[in-house]
Amino acid sequence: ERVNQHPELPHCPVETPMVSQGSTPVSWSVHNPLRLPVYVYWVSFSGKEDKMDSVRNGDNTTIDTYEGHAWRFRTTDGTLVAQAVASAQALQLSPCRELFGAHEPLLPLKLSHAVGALAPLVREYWRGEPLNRSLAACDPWRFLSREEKFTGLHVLCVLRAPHAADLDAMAVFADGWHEARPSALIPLGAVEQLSELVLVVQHALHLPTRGEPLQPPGFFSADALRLPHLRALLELPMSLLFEGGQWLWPPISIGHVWTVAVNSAMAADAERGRAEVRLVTASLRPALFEVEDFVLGDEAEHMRRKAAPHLFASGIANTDKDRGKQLGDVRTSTMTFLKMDHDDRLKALARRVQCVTKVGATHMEAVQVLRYERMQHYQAHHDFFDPEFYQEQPGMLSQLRHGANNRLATVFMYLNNVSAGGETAFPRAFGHRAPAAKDTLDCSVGKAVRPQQNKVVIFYSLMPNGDLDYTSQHIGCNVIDGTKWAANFWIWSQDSPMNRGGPDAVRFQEELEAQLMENTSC
Ligand SMILES: O=C(O)CCC(=O)C(=O)O
Ligand SMILES: [Fe+2]
Repeated sequence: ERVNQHPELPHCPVETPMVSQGSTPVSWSVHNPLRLPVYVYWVSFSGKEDKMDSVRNGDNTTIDTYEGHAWRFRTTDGTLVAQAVASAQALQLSPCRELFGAHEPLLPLKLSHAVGALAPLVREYWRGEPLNRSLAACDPWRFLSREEKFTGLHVLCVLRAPHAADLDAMAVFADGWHEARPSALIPLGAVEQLSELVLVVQHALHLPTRGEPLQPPGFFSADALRLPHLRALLELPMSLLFEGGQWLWPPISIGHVWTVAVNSAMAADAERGRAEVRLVTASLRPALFEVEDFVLGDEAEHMRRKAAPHLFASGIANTDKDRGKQLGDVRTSTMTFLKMDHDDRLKALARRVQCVTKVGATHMEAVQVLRYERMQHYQAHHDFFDPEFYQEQPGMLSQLRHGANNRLATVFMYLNNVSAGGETAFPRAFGHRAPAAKDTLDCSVGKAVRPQQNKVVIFYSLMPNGDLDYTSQHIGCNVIDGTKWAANFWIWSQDSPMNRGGPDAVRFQEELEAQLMENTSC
């Protein structure tokens, strides 16, 4: 019946547009009215599509282009939904009618009956005082932002009826967005397991069903513990649903601080007295945090010393288009990987990374240590791998589980002080929505973080719903004076067999992850 709510929609455009090589710059604000995210492609003069951006359902983006240039918009499964040639006019996407209906989350009959019949009753019942009291006890607002949505994080409050015969319900605050009233009220009566709760929340929020293959969504307590079953969730006033299945720290507002425990009885560095670290929000999109004094004692020196004899010219994973090409000027540093096999200091660091990110240690790659000399750099790039660009590389596609697994977070460590330059810049931070040119080294736009020994930046390459976050584009800026040492700790959304190395390391990572599940590692 939802299809009928929409007026007659235009047909999907399919013809190839006439393009010309104009030179008048045009800045377009594009609104996506669909219930689905769309990808934005620039159509080259030879007719090839180059993916430049994605726009969430209901969201806007800016396209900086030139008059005469052609752009296409496709859903994530490749369906063309609109195309346009740049002119001075604003552009609206024309949704195709087939897109509606098919992507509604389907509720099993049992839930559909219960939710359908009870929803109005629940709204009626949970009005006014009882709702306010329950919400105050839950306090969802500490995880919500007034400034930026965090797509795919939904904060849940259990509304427990005062009498056993009354209706238990759940208030949902959608997409990390601060509202005084919940986005939806859900009757809990028919819900018997977490997978059913996911369906009901998706239905209530009109979220698009996410296609296969994807990770199952994850539920967490307010202190970032994964909730194993519905019973555990119902015992808590508040919980968080991450559609992409992994915990991400919500950035909330610039300067916001999350204080996170990193110590425990088993911590090798306990005696050094570092009980917690502070994640200070530096950007909302991409979600970016600075953490001072994350690296401890002689750990930085240890990594530099251990890496130095093994450095080789840096590489990148070439896309299909660039296969066989030289790396050229893209990434000019030297680097090496350090495996944590039989290395207690690297293990202590890995444990701290797990404590801070709340993602299990089996999701980590081997540490990548980098050294940049004067004028060395890494041009604008993303740390995720867009599966679309690796279609001809079966090894990479299987590592990516065809889109279900990717680099989720980067914990980037500065291992020395740099006299000048060498910042890590995020050109799309602070609302600069247009993607930076792929070969840019311009670090004056957006947010630039200065290297400082023992500091780390943590940023997310995926959104909480698992989508690639194209705003996570970043640059290793030219070192102007001195040498820069740094290290990448890359954390995947699922376990990562990449470079883990050595049976000792594998065992350690598995044990560490088990401790995360039991909340005993930090
Ligand atoms: O060197 C930097 O600041 C950033 C390096 C980087 O982004 C990378 O190695 O992926
Ligand atoms: Fe990077």
